Amino acid sequence: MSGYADERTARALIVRTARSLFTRGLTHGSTGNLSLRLADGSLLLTPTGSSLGGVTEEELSRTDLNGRHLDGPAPTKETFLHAAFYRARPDAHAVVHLHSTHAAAVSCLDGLDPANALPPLTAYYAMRVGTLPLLPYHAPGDVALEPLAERTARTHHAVLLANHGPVVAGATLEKAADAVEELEETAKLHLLLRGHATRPLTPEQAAALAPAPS
Ligand SMILES: O=C(O)[C@@H](O)C(=O)COP(=O)(O)O
Ligand SMILES: [Zn+2]
Repeated sequence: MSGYADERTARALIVRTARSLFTRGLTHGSTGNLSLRLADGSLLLTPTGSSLGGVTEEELSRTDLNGRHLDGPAPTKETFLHAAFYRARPDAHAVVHLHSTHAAAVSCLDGLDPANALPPLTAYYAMRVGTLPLLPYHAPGDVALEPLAERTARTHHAVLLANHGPVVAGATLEKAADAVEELEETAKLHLLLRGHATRPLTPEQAAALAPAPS
């Protein structure tokens, strides 16, 4: 697949996925943003300031691969991050950013390993997410994060923004949403298990399940 060929279907998919994530409490208020890569190489993104629970097909924004606004309302302030993932990962056709509660909580913990913010507690997490680099705190929309985000996205499809939340790319929007939900559930497990002796998968067990490049 070289991108979503039918723009109407792509718009409907963004709206359906955004509503599903919002109504199930995976992001709140006007937090979070979603995008798809269209077959012509342009990006379709949720607009800035919108609620994922209420955004409509007509309200989506379009930019080029460098985040330059093409049409529709002003795109999410994280357009530069979405675009960085698409440039770094030619096989990625969707990007999801959420403020899911447990992943956001983990992103605020002191002493996280910047190379991997969450242990591989379960096989499903190892399959869907793998390793999770922590990108250092920047204010939302701060394009100073762009070069590091693009470099990191070349080798990882999921990152955690410090004191913020996850950003996950996938070959399809369904895959990106599935992975970010798994990340959220594993963050919840991680917090539930704090103070308990825990045995994550071994590095060998996790490596055997690592996601294929997307
Ligand atoms: O945390 C933020 O402010 C943004 O990362 C966000 O989640 C929502 O911003 P917009 O997509 O620009 O509404
Ligand atoms: Zn955010």
